[in-house]
Amino acid sequence: MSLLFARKAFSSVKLGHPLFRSSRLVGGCLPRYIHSLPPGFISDPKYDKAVQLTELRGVNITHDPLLSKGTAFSMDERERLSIRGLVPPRQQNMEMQLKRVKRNMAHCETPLSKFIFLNALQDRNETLFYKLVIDNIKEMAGIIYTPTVGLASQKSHSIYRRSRGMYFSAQDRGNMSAMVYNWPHPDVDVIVVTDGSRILGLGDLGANGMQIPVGKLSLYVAAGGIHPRTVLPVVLDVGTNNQELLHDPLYLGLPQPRLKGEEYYAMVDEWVRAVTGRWPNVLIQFEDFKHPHAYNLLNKYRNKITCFNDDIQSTSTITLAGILASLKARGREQEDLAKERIICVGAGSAGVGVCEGIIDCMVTQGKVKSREEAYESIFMLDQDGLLGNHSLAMKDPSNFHQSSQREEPLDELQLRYVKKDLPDRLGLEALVETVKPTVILGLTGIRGVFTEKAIRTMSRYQEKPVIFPLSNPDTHAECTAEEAFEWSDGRAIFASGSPFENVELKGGKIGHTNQCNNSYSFPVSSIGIGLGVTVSKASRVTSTMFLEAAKVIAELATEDELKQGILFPSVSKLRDVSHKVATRVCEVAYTEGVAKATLKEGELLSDLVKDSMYTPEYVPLVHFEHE
Ligand SMILES: NC(=O)C1=CN([C@@H]2O[C@H](COP(=O)(O)OP(=O)(O)OC[C@H]3O[C@@H](n4cnc5c(N)ncnc54)[C@H](OP(=O)(O)O)[C@@H]3O)[C@@H](O)[C@H]2O)C=CC1
Ligand SMILES: CC(=O)C(=O)O
Ligand SMILES: [Mg+2]
Repeated sequence: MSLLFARKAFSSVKLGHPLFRSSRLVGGCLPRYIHSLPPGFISDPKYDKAVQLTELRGVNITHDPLLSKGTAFSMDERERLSIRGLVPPRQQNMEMQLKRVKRNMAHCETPLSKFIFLNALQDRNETLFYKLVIDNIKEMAGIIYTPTVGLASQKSHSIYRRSRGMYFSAQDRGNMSAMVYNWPHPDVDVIVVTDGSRILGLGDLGANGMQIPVGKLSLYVAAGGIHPRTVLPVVLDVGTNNQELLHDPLYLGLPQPRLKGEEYYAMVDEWVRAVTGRWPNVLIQFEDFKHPHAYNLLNKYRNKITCFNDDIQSTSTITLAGILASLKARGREQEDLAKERIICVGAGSAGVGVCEGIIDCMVTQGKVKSREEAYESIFMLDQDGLLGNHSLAMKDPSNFHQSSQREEPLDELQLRYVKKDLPDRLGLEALVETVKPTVILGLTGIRGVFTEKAIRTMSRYQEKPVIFPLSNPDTHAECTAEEAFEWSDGRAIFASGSPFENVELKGGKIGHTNQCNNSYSFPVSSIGIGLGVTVSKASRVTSTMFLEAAKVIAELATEDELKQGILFPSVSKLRDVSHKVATRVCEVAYTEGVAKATLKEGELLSDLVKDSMYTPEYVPLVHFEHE
């Protein structure tokens, strides 16, 4: 298929090329001539590889985490860039630097102290930080991302050292289109933005939520190969309703209640206009926005700008992939998805997002007569129990507050899951007995929601019950891995949002755990999608991209792995998998006509993705001056 082919759009521009002496440099914005090179990089035959251009010298280089090499600057660079004497005399390579970093990190006794240590490294030398993270991804991801990032978010105002990313607060209204120019890097490809209203399963953490965009984007770089110079973590500080934070003098966000209604949406809108005004092609990932803002914002912007909601859409991709892979693990056909009986506990953004993705897949498989029929396979609960007739009655606001623990009546999307023929408000245990589910999903943020009785009952009816407690961090998972395996007599197919160790079962067997998380699982879903969207310069993120990504991911585990209950490929394949998902997403972008990157005959699309992926290595630094 010709769409699979592309050729490098631009030939290499050499240092000294007239374009680099043109007035276009005066604004500090280096043009990106070569598809596969990040901004500010050019290829130069003298070095036989890419070199990085910089206007800076001396401490402005050694103190810049994106340029600094610590002790690894060559003698030649020290001379040319006025670094001589500013770093210790002995030049050391990255391998030696990694030895020192690992030895120092081994002295950190708690996950939080490791988090702070890694943060400091990232703030000194991003190349070394990413090398460490990529080479030790399993251990490091659990620190820079969930579960430790949850604790770091709760304590963010206490452990604050140096800021990363940008904060836009309610006080900045009217100034945002100017503020975006305070960001020092001219090219931004991906923004992860949160309003801090529902951070993992930890609730409203206000401006402390910044750790989530920072952590997610670090994984984008490490696992997805997006260049660190082109990512921007953002908090929209609309206030917080977290009383503890409001009363803590160390809290760093606006000490005021959250904006509501039109004021809230107007502020988000001003921010969207500001960032897309400066970076028209930027991909915006909405993250950890509480229901109903999450869906409202997605619906408002999905057809206007390049954006998606991670909790709604990528969670759906990875969970669908896990369920499809589990079908194979249970000796069934993936096309039989519509025969599954799925209980989803949690009817918020993530729960509904995941289930809509499952329904999309059932419909495309063509085994249901209508979308309505597909909904019959899914049973959704919220705090009140099964979404039943009472949910419909609550559309009338006068019925609402007496009869529900919910803050607001169900919306149109949630109402699609209402089961009129089952007893109203059925609790989980009774529902399991009634529908005998094959799969149970937890997206509530509440530990203990998957009770022993519910899991034991499910396991009576299923040889291999599929149990996915997906809430984060691990302390908020609906049950632990030990519980799932114990209550299912070791037969569970288990996946959780945060990592759990494998469980030793009776008879020396191992209960394999899987991590099913929108950003970090093997493989990654949002990251592969983000990479594909960025490389193809897609103007929209389409639902087909999420569905196709799920299908790619579901095919990756081997037969042998599936037999053992391993649903996703091994950690060592992480970047390969991001590459595969991104390539498929690029194909979808071209097929659906939303890709804007210029393609020519002659090069495989997969090569284009591979060439675009950042690898942390020190490249020669070359000084240039404006004319
Ligand atoms: N693994 C992954 O990749 C991801 C995991 N998640 C996790 O999903 C969780 C929910 O996120 P999100 O949907 O955005 O949050 P929301 O706040 O939008 O929704 C939470 C839902 O859980 C329900 N709920 C709360 N307590 C209970 C209970 N005891 N029994 C049944 N239902 C309950 C709520 O019901 P009610 O409306 O009645 O209050 C609501 O429907 C978070 O913990 C998050 O970490 C989210 C995204 C990705
Ligand atoms: C994983 C994730 O995005 C969440 O828990 O919100
Ligand atoms: Mg999230």
